[in-house]
Amino acid sequence: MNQGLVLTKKHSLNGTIEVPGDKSISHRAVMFGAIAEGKTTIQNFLTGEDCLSTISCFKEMGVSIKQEGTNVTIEGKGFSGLKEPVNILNVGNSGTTTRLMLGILAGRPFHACIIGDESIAKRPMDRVTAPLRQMGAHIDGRNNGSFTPLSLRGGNLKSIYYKSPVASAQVKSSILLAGLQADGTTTVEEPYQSRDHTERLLSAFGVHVKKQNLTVSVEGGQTLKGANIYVPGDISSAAFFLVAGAIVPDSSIKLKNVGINPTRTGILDVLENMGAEIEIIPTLDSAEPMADISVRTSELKGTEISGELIPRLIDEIPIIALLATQAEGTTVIKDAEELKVKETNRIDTVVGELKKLGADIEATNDGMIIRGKTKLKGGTNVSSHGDHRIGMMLAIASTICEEPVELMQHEAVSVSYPAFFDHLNLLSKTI
Ligand SMILES: O=C(O)C1=C[C@@H](OP(=O)(O)O)[C@@H](O)[C@H](O)C1
Ligand SMILES: C=C(OP(=O)(O)O)C(=O)O
Repeated sequence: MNQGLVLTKKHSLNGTIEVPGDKSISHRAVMFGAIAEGKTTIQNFLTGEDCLSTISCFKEMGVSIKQEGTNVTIEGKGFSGLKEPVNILNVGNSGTTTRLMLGILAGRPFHACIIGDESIAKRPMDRVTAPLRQMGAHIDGRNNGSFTPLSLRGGNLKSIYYKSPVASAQVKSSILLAGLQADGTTTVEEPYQSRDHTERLLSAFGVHVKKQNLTVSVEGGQTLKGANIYVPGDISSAAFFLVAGAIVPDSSIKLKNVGINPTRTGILDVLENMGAEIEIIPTLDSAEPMADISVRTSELKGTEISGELIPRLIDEIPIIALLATQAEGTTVIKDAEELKVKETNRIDTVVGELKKLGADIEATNDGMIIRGKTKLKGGTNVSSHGDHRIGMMLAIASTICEEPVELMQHEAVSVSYPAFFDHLNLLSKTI
């Protein structure tokens, strides 16, 4: 087993950083470029492992993709340019790659096999394989197609009206991508609004997308046209330093060009509700809005997080739990069962690891309850359990622990934020 990383208390965090490109948008820009006709360029692409998995899967299907650092060029030849892969498509740790790619493959007239890592093998795929089968895709796999490894042969698809039981952008996107290859109009209805990057980016690729309240529809047979995409900074990555700036004494941090798509800004609402001193200055506006966001050390109070707010901050709940340990009073997080089917069961991993550091936190069926404000003691080992967001949350937690913390499986952060520890060091050195 690899050695743990020993992390110590920081007396302040100061400076300006630019967090890497948004993971959700980077995945989609590559996939849509691969199925579009003509050239697509991507700037500020996230070079995290998950997005590299997306590139490698589409290269396996014969798409010409050139990646040089954060610049990517794709020569798309439309849906029909995808070729039957000779090798198994390996999605690594990425749920987004698996589910969105399934939607694309559902309408391709060839066979493909999909595998991923140990964590992917535990994540439910029936939420997309069931509706894709309804549309006409032939899918098999472990436990009747509920888990990887999956094997699939695309079919002649028919459109559906799908009422999704979960507010999931991966489910919505998968069905819409299949819908583009189906006869007629495909509609997805969701219980709450999930992130809308697919809708925005499909429009940037020239597709007509119809949105009405909680439904999104596409007409089959539309062609995507190559586009030039600038990927904003990932608010889910920024969240770690927004919380760090609020809880570490004598801190002031500025994060440049962060994506502030309203379907993703739940973390900003929570910081404001809890009393954090943040400033949001809008910058450029491309297919997605962006802003420079500043935060300083703040007096915080507990809050309740539930309902339609949950999909707007689902990936930020681990770091919000840490924030809540430093707020006066009780924070209740509910309606967040989806946390159980992420890279780890994030209710269990957040509660278990933060308890080890001295937090007053308890798991519930659909979330957690955190009582603050507690001094975190540290002086122990913790583990990311191979989950990037748990690893980064624990690294930020170590900055306020009295005693050093040894973080096991720290390399998981490379899934979404390879420069995370460099940025943390940079902020702790700047005066
Ligand atoms: O569509 C996307 O890019 C994502 C959607 C969310 O998952 P669900 O769709 O499963 O909620 C999120 O947790 C994941 O990190 C990325
Ligand atoms: C859940 C996540 O990603 P994915 O579903 O793509 O693995 C995440 O990044 O927190």
